[in-house]
Amino acid sequence: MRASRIPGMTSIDVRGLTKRYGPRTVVDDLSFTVSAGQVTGFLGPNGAGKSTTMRMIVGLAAPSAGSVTIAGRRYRDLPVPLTQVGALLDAGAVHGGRTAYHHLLALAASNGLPRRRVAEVLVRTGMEGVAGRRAGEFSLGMRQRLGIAATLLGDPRVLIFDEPVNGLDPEGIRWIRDFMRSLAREGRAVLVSSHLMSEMAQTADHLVVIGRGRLIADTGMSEFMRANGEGTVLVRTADPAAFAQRLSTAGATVREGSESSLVVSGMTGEQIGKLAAYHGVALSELSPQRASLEDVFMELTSDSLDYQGATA
Ligand SMILES: Nc1ncnc2c1ncn2[C@@H]1O[C@H](COP(=O)(O)OP(=O)(O)OP(=O)(O)O)[C@@H](O)[C@H]1O
Repeated sequence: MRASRIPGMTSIDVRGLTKRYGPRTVVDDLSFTVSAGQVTGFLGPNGAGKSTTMRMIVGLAAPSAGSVTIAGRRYRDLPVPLTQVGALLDAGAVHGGRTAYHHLLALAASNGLPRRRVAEVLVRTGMEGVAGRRAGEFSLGMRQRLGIAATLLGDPRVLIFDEPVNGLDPEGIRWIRDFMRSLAREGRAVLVSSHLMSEMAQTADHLVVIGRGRLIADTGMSEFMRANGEGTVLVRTADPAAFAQRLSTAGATVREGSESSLVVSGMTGEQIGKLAAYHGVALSELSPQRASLEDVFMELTSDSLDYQGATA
């Protein structure tokens, strides 16, 4: 018993979780929590053990050691699991010959969920118009939506998505990103995996980074940004030399970017904007450079990539 843990606040609790396949330890003493009302990004290079961890959370693989609980209970002790946790682990796993409606209806029926939920989740995911079409005819984006609709059938407080934007076009990516944010706003806990930092930067509130099955970072997104991604801000203005002088005087480090832009570090975009306003300088661009986050992630996980290369 942990007296400090407030019931309902921590939705997934992973403790010392370990998975061995023969001599290989693919998840190694992993501990982290996933909180309600947040999108938690689960990041790691390919093969880091994200899918295996997610499979253990929902009881599809047995831990070699350690434990996972959802709202304080092990998955197998949940009376109607779909009402507690929805998981999209493999979007391809849809019966192609069934219509979207019948796919969802079969799932609802086999889990003892009311029929009306089918119509509700179809509306929620914007799929009413295609409910009568066979899933086999769907684009990847629509199959993903159908998979997400299925996770919502039991109206669970905890949602788990494994690489949901993989292979989607920008519109599909944006839809999923917005959808996850809206689920978190409703107070649900959302755990979403990715091997790309850039996908998380705009989606996640919290980050859990793993490599070689081990925890590398467990941190708030903004904290992570401040510590690692502070990087640079790209600035464009009619007289870059004069503004560069102002920036340097204010304590920033400035270098010349492409096409007469300025690459500024040591000041936030907001501070630069205020400085420009103070001196009456018009800026035509002021953009924080997030690319460095991807670099930080690569740097963080480079050991695990080396390991992968060596064993491949
Ligand atoms: N059933 C299994 N038997 C043996 N090894 C397995 C099994 N399932 C996964 N692995 C191995 O465990 C490691 C972690 O795989 P996992 O799929 O969890 O990683 P991941 O981080 O989700 O990566 P990806 O994004 O590529 O799926 C991989 O090296 C994989 O080959």
